[in-house]
Amino acid sequence: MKISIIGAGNVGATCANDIINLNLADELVLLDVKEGVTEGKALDLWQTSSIRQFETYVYGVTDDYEATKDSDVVVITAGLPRKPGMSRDDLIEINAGIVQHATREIIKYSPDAKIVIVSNPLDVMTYASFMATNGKNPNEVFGMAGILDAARYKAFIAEELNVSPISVHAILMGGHGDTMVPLPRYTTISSVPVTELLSKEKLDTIIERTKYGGGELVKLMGTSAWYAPGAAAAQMVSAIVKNSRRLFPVSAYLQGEYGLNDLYMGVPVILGRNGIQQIIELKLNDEELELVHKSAESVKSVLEVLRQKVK
Ligand SMILES: NC(=O)c1ccc[n+]([C@@H]2O[C@H](COP(=O)([O-])OP(=O)(O)OC[C@H]3O[C@@H](n4cnc5c(N)ncnc54)[C@H](O)[C@@H]3O)[C@@H](O)[C@H]2O)c1
Ligand SMILES: O=C(O)C[C@H](O)C(=O)O
Repeated sequence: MKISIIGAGNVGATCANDIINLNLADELVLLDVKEGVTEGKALDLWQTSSIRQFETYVYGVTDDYEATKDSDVVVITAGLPRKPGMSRDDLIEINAGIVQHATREIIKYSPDAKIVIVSNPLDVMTYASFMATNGKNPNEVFGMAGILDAARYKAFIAEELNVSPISVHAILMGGHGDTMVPLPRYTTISSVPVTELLSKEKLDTIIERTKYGGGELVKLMGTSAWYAPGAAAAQMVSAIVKNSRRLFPVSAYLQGEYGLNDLYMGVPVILGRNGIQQIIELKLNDEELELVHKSAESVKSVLEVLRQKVK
Protein backbone atom coordinates (compact mmCIF):
# COMPACT_ATOMS: atom_id res chain seq x y z
CA MET A 1 0.00 0.00 0.00
CA LYS A 2 1.19 3.47 -0.89
CA ILE A 3 -0.43 6.70 0.25
CA SER A 4 0.36 10.21 -0.94
CA ILE A 5 -0.64 13.47 0.67
CA ILE A 6 -0.59 16.59 -1.48
CA GLY A 7 -0.09 19.67 0.70
CA ALA A 8 2.09 19.25 3.78
CA GLY A 9 0.63 22.15 5.74
CA ASN A 10 -1.35 21.94 8.96
CA VAL A 11 -3.95 19.43 7.79
CA GLY A 12 -1.65 17.43 5.47
CA ALA A 13 1.08 16.91 8.06
CA THR A 14 -1.44 16.07 10.80
CA CYS A 15 -3.18 13.59 8.52
CA ALA A 16 0.20 12.00 7.69
CA ASN A 17 0.97 11.74 11.41
CA ASP A 18 -2.36 9.97 12.04
CA ILE A 19 -2.01 7.63 9.06
CA ILE A 20 1.47 6.42 9.96
CA ASN A 21 0.35 5.75 13.51
CA LEU A 22 -2.36 3.48 12.11
CA ASN A 23 0.39 1.47 10.35
CA LEU A 24 -1.71 1.21 7.19
CA ALA A 25 0.84 1.44 4.41
CA ASP A 26 4.37 0.55 3.33
CA GLU A 27 5.03 4.04 2.05
CA LEU A 28 3.70 7.54 2.62
CA VAL A 29 4.76 10.46 0.40
CA LEU A 30 4.28 14.08 1.47
CA LEU A 31 4.29 16.48 -1.48
CA ASP A 32 4.25 20.27 -1.26
CA VAL A 33 5.67 23.24 -3.13
CA LYS A 34 7.66 24.33 -0.06
CA GLU A 35 11.18 23.04 -0.57
CA GLY A 36 12.99 21.97 2.60
CA VAL A 37 10.01 22.21 4.96
CA THR A 38 8.27 19.33 3.20
CA GLU A 39 11.30 17.03 3.30
CA GLY A 40 11.95 18.14 6.89
CA LYS A 41 8.43 17.41 8.14
CA ALA A 42 8.53 13.96 6.52
CA LEU A 43 11.94 13.20 8.03
CA ASP A 44 10.73 14.33 11.45
CA LEU A 45 7.68 12.05 11.15
CA TRP A 46 9.79 9.09 9.98
CA GLN A 47 12.01 9.52 13.03
CA THR A 48 9.00 8.79 15.27
CA SER A 49 8.73 5.27 13.79
CA SER A 50 10.74 3.37 16.40
CA ILE A 51 9.09 5.30 19.24
CA ARG A 52 5.59 4.72 17.98
CA GLN A 53 6.29 1.31 16.46
CA PHE A 54 5.10 1.81 12.91
CA GLU A 55 6.74 0.64 9.68
CA THR A 56 5.37 3.05 7.08
CA TYR A 57 8.32 4.71 5.34
CA VAL A 58 7.65 8.45 5.16
CA TYR A 59 9.44 10.83 2.82
CA GLY A 60 8.84 14.31 1.47
CA VAL A 61 9.24 15.75 -2.04
CA THR A 62 8.99 19.22 -3.55
CA ASP A 63 6.42 19.24 -6.36
CA ASP A 64 7.71 15.93 -7.77
CA TYR A 65 4.62 13.92 -8.72
CA GLU A 66 6.67 11.05 -10.11
CA ALA A 67 7.38 10.16 -6.46
CA THR A 68 3.64 9.55 -5.97
CA LYS A 69 3.61 6.87 -8.73
CA ASP A 70 1.35 3.89 -8.03
CA SER A 71 -0.33 5.39 -4.99
CA ASP A 72 -3.39 3.51 -3.80
CA VAL A 73 -4.86 6.52 -2.01
CA VAL A 74 -4.10 10.22 -2.45
CA VAL A 75 -5.31 12.93 -0.07
CA ILE A 76 -5.35 16.49 -1.45
CA THR A 77 -5.02 19.13 1.26
CA ALA A 78 -3.12 21.64 -0.90
CA GLY A 79 -4.51 25.13 -0.99
CA LEU A 80 -5.21 28.19 1.07
CA PRO A 81 -7.08 28.04 4.37
CA ARG A 82 -9.45 30.89 5.24
CA LYS A 83 -8.68 33.73 7.63
CA PRO A 84 -11.11 35.37 10.07
CA GLY A 85 -13.88 37.21 8.22
CA MET A 86 -13.63 34.96 5.15
CA SER A 87 -16.05 32.32 3.95
CA ARG A 88 -14.76 29.00 2.63
CA ASP A 89 -16.24 30.00 -0.72
CA ASP A 90 -13.82 32.95 -0.97
CA LEU A 91 -11.05 30.39 -1.61
CA ILE A 92 -12.65 28.98 -4.75
CA GLU A 93 -10.56 30.52 -7.50
CA ILE A 94 -7.08 29.95 -6.15
CA ASN A 95 -7.82 26.54 -4.66
CA ALA A 96 -9.58 25.24 -7.80
CA GLY A 97 -6.41 25.86 -9.80
CA ILE A 98 -4.27 24.09 -7.18
CA VAL A 99 -6.63 21.11 -6.78
CA GLN A 100 -7.11 20.62 -10.52
CA HIS A 101 -3.37 20.77 -11.20
CA ALA A 102 -2.71 18.27 -8.39
CA THR A 103 -5.43 15.95 -9.70
CA ARG A 104 -4.04 15.91 -13.25
CA GLU A 105 -0.57 15.09 -11.97
CA ILE A 106 -1.89 12.34 -9.68
CA ILE A 107 -3.89 10.72 -12.47
CA LYS A 108 -0.79 10.75 -14.69
CA TYR A 109 1.14 8.58 -12.22
CA SER A 110 -1.64 6.75 -10.32
CA PRO A 111 -4.68 6.38 -12.59
CA ASP A 112 -6.39 3.97 -10.19
CA ALA A 113 -5.82 5.91 -6.96
CA LYS A 114 -8.75 6.73 -4.71
CA ILE A 115 -8.68 10.52 -4.30
CA VAL A 116 -9.81 12.14 -1.05
CA ILE A 117 -10.28 15.92 -1.29
CA VAL A 118 -9.87 18.11 1.79
CA SER A 119 -9.24 21.58 0.27
CA ASN A 120 -12.04 24.16 0.55
CA PRO A 121 -14.69 25.00 -0.48
CA LEU A 122 -14.93 21.25 -0.06
CA ASP A 123 -17.87 20.05 -2.14
CA VAL A 124 -16.98 22.26 -5.08
CA MET A 125 -13.26 21.40 -4.89
CA THR A 126 -14.23 17.74 -5.01
CA TYR A 127 -16.27 18.46 -8.14
CA ALA A 128 -13.30 20.39 -9.58
CA SER A 129 -11.02 17.42 -8.95
CA PHE A 130 -13.49 15.02 -10.53
CA MET A 131 -13.66 17.29 -13.62
CA ALA A 132 -9.86 17.28 -13.84
CA THR A 133 -9.71 13.48 -13.85
CA ASN A 134 -11.39 13.55 -17.24
CA GLY A 135 -13.57 10.50 -16.84
CA LYS A 136 -12.58 8.73 -13.63
CA ASN A 137 -15.31 6.76 -11.87
CA PRO A 138 -16.87 9.32 -9.47
CA ASN A 139 -16.91 6.65 -6.75
CA GLU A 140 -13.11 7.01 -6.68
CA VAL A 141 -13.08 10.78 -6.08
CA PHE A 142 -14.76 12.07 -2.94
CA GLY A 143 -14.49 14.68 -0.22
CA MET A 144 -13.87 14.74 3.53
CA ALA A 145 -16.16 16.97 5.60
CA GLY A 146 -19.03 14.98 7.07
CA ILE A 147 -16.84 12.97 9.46
CA LEU A 148 -15.41 16.23 10.78
CA ASP A 149 -18.75 18.03 11.05
CA ALA A 150 -20.33 14.98 12.72
CA ALA A 151 -17.37 14.75 15.11
CA ARG A 152 -17.92 18.36 16.19
CA TYR A 153 -21.63 17.70 16.66
CA LYS A 154 -20.86 14.56 18.71
CA ALA A 155 -18.29 16.38 20.84
CA PHE A 156 -20.81 19.13 21.70
CA ILE A 157 -23.49 16.55 22.57
CA ALA A 158 -21.06 14.52 24.71
CA GLU A 159 -20.07 17.67 26.59
CA GLU A 160 -23.68 18.73 27.16
CA LEU A 161 -24.76 15.29 28.40
CA ASN A 162 -21.52 14.54 30.21
CA VAL A 163 -21.22 11.18 28.44
CA SER A 164 -18.38 9.57 26.52
CA PRO A 165 -18.09 10.92 22.96
CA ILE A 166 -17.63 7.29 21.89
CA SER A 167 -21.25 6.61 22.87
CA VAL A 168 -22.58 9.33 20.58
CA HIS A 169 -23.60 8.19 17.08
CA ALA A 170 -24.82 10.62 14.48
CA ILE A 171 -25.23 11.24 10.81
CA LEU A 172 -25.14 14.58 9.10
CA MET A 173 -25.80 15.58 5.50
CA GLY A 174 -25.48 18.48 3.06
CA GLY A 175 -22.69 20.77 1.97
CA HIS A 176 -19.67 21.62 4.12
CA GLY A 177 -20.90 25.09 4.99
CA ASP A 178 -23.40 26.96 7.09
CA THR A 179 -26.29 25.04 5.49
CA MET A 180 -25.05 21.60 6.61
CA VAL A 181 -27.80 19.40 8.05
CA PRO A 182 -27.17 17.59 11.36
CA LEU A 183 -29.98 15.03 11.78
CA PRO A 184 -31.30 14.65 15.37
CA ARG A 185 -33.61 11.83 14.23
CA TYR A 186 -30.48 9.84 13.33
CA THR A 187 -28.54 10.79 16.50
CA THR A 188 -28.33 8.36 19.42
CA ILE A 189 -26.42 7.83 22.62
CA SER A 190 -25.68 4.11 22.28
CA SER A 191 -29.07 3.59 20.59
CA VAL A 192 -30.99 5.94 22.93
CA PRO A 193 -32.48 8.71 20.76
CA VAL A 194 -30.81 12.02 21.62
CA THR A 195 -34.27 13.64 21.58
CA GLU A 196 -35.10 11.65 24.76
CA LEU A 197 -32.09 13.11 26.57
CA LEU A 198 -31.82 16.69 25.32
CA SER A 199 -34.47 19.39 24.97
CA LYS A 200 -35.20 20.81 21.52
CA GLU A 201 -33.71 24.17 22.62
CA LYS A 202 -30.44 22.55 23.72
CA LEU A 203 -30.23 20.51 20.52
CA ASP A 204 -30.94 23.56 18.35
CA THR A 205 -28.11 25.43 20.08
CA ILE A 206 -25.75 22.50 19.43
CA ILE A 207 -26.83 22.29 15.77
CA GLU A 208 -26.16 26.00 15.27
CA ARG A 209 -22.72 25.70 16.91
CA THR A 210 -21.93 22.70 14.67
CA LYS A 211 -22.86 24.60 11.51
CA TYR A 212 -20.41 27.35 12.39
CA GLY A 213 -17.88 24.97 14.01
CA GLY A 214 -15.16 25.69 11.42
CA GLY A 215 -15.66 29.45 11.76
CA GLU A 216 -15.45 29.25 15.57
CA LEU A 217 -11.95 27.80 15.25
CA VAL A 218 -10.87 30.25 12.54
CA LYS A 219 -11.85 33.08 14.86
CA LEU A 220 -9.86 31.59 17.74
CA MET A 221 -6.71 30.68 15.79
CA GLY A 222 -6.56 33.09 12.84
CA THR A 223 -6.44 30.10 10.49
CA SER A 224 -8.56 26.98 10.17
CA ALA A 225 -8.49 23.77 12.19
CA TRP A 226 -6.17 20.83 11.57
CA TYR A 227 -6.25 18.17 14.32
CA ALA A 228 -9.84 17.00 13.78
CA PRO A 229 -9.68 17.51 9.97
CA GLY A 230 -6.43 15.50 9.77
CA ALA A 231 -7.87 12.71 11.93
CA ALA A 232 -11.09 12.64 9.88
CA ALA A 233 -9.21 12.31 6.58
CA ALA A 234 -7.01 9.56 8.10
CA GLN A 235 -10.15 7.67 9.16
CA MET A 236 -11.34 7.71 5.54
CA VAL A 237 -7.95 6.47 4.31
CA SER A 238 -8.09 3.68 6.88
CA ALA A 239 -11.57 2.57 5.72
CA ILE A 240 -10.30 2.42 2.13
CA VAL A 241 -7.01 0.64 2.84
CA LYS A 242 -8.58 -1.88 5.23
CA ASN A 243 -11.69 -2.25 3.06
CA SER A 244 -13.69 -1.87 6.25
CA ARG A 245 -16.97 -0.77 4.59
CA ARG A 246 -17.74 1.74 7.32
CA LEU A 247 -20.73 4.02 6.96
CA PHE A 248 -19.61 7.63 6.93
CA PRO A 249 -20.98 10.95 5.73
CA VAL A 250 -18.82 11.76 2.69
CA SER A 251 -19.06 14.32 -0.11
CA ALA A 252 -20.13 12.07 -2.99
CA TYR A 253 -21.20 12.58 -6.59
CA LEU A 254 -24.99 12.47 -6.75
CA GLN A 255 -26.79 11.06 -9.77
CA GLY A 256 -30.43 11.14 -8.77
CA GLU A 257 -30.02 10.21 -5.08
CA TYR A 258 -32.21 12.40 -2.86
CA GLY A 259 -33.60 13.92 -6.08
CA LEU A 260 -30.24 15.62 -6.77
CA ASN A 261 -28.07 15.44 -9.85
CA ASP A 262 -24.58 16.36 -10.97
CA LEU A 263 -23.14 17.77 -7.78
CA TYR A 264 -20.94 16.62 -4.89
CA MET A 265 -22.49 16.89 -1.44
CA GLY A 266 -22.39 15.14 1.92
CA VAL A 267 -24.45 11.95 2.09
CA PRO A 268 -24.08 8.68 4.03
CA VAL A 269 -21.94 6.21 2.09
CA ILE A 270 -20.23 2.88 2.61
CA LEU A 271 -16.51 3.34 2.18
CA GLY A 272 -14.15 0.52 1.22
CA ARG A 273 -11.34 -0.54 -1.06
CA ASN A 274 -13.08 0.63 -4.24
CA GLY A 275 -13.92 3.98 -2.69
CA ILE A 276 -17.63 4.71 -2.37
CA GLN A 277 -19.22 1.27 -2.51
CA GLN A 278 -22.77 2.53 -2.00
CA ILE A 279 -24.67 5.73 -1.31
CA ILE A 280 -27.27 5.17 1.39
CA GLU A 281 -30.63 6.85 0.80
CA LEU A 282 -32.18 7.61 4.17
CA LYS A 283 -35.94 7.89 4.42
CA LEU A 284 -35.89 11.59 5.27
CA ASN A 285 -39.07 13.33 6.35
CA ASP A 286 -40.30 16.42 4.47
CA GLU A 287 -38.58 18.87 6.82
CA GLU A 288 -35.20 17.06 6.60
CA LEU A 289 -35.42 16.74 2.82
CA GLU A 290 -36.19 20.44 2.51
CA LEU A 291 -33.07 21.32 4.52
CA VAL A 292 -30.94 18.96 2.41
CA HIS A 293 -32.28 20.53 -0.80
CA LYS A 294 -31.62 24.01 0.58
CA SER A 295 -28.04 22.98 1.29
CA ALA A 296 -27.75 21.55 -2.24
CA GLU A 297 -28.91 24.89 -3.65
CA SER A 298 -26.13 26.60 -1.74
CA VAL A 299 -23.52 24.13 -3.08
CA LYS A 300 -24.89 24.59 -6.61
CA SER A 301 -24.51 28.36 -6.43
CA VAL A 302 -20.80 27.95 -5.59
CA LEU A 303 -20.51 25.35 -8.34
CA GLU A 304 -21.86 27.93 -10.77
CA VAL A 305 -18.99 30.26 -9.76
CA LEU A 306 -16.55 27.42 -10.45
CA ARG A 307 -18.07 26.80 -13.88
CA GLN A 308 -17.79 30.48 -14.80
CA LYS A 309 -14.28 31.02 -13.46
CA VAL A 310 -12.64 27.69 -14.18
CA LYS A 311 -13.16 26.19 -17.60
N1 LIG B 1 -12.66 19.63 4.30
C1 LIG B 1 -12.49 20.08 5.53
O1 LIG B 1 -13.26 19.77 6.42
C2 LIG B 1 -11.32 20.95 5.84
C3 LIG B 1 -10.84 21.08 7.16
C4 LIG B 1 -9.71 21.87 7.39
C5 LIG B 1 -9.08 22.53 6.34
N2 LIG B 1 -9.59 22.39 5.09
C6 LIG B 1 -8.95 23.04 3.95
O2 LIG B 1 -7.73 22.35 3.68
C7 LIG B 1 -6.81 23.23 3.04
C8 LIG B 1 -5.46 23.19 3.76
O3 LIG B 1 -5.60 23.71 5.05
P1 LIG B 1 -4.30 23.85 5.99
O4 LIG B 1 -4.76 24.36 7.29
O5 LIG B 1 -3.50 22.58 5.93
O6 LIG B 1 -3.51 25.00 5.23
P2 LIG B 1 -1.91 25.25 5.25
O7 LIG B 1 -1.70 26.60 4.69
O8 LIG B 1 -1.36 24.93 6.58
O9 LIG B 1 -1.37 24.15 4.23
C9 LIG B 1 -1.64 24.18 2.86
C10 LIG B 1 -0.42 23.68 2.15
O10 LIG B 1 -0.72 23.61 0.74
C11 LIG B 1 0.50 23.87 0.09
N3 LIG B 1 0.28 24.19 -1.33
C12 LIG B 1 -0.16 25.32 -1.87
N4 LIG B 1 -0.19 25.21 -3.22
C13 LIG B 1 0.24 23.97 -3.50
C14 LIG B 1 0.44 23.25 -4.70
N5 LIG B 1 0.19 23.79 -5.91
N6 LIG B 1 0.90 21.97 -4.63
C15 LIG B 1 1.18 21.41 -3.43
N7 LIG B 1 1.01 22.04 -2.26
C16 LIG B 1 0.55 23.30 -2.31
C17 LIG B 1 1.08 25.04 0.86
O11 LIG B 1 2.47 25.21 0.57
C18 LIG B 1 0.80 24.63 2.28
O12 LIG B 1 1.89 23.92 2.86
C19 LIG B 1 -7.50 24.60 3.04
O13 LIG B 1 -8.12 24.84 1.81
C20 LIG B 1 -8.53 24.47 4.14
O14 LIG B 1 -9.62 25.34 3.97
C21 LIG B 1 -10.68 21.63 4.82
O1 LIG C 1 -13.56 26.22 8.51
C1 LIG C 1 -12.67 26.12 7.67
O2 LIG C 1 -12.35 27.02 6.90
C2 LIG C 1 -11.87 24.85 7.60
C3 LIG C 1 -12.69 23.61 7.62
O3 LIG C 1 -13.63 23.60 6.60
C4 LIG C 1 -13.33 23.36 8.95
O4 LIG C 1 -14.54 23.15 9.01
O5 LIG C 1 -12.59 23.33 9.95
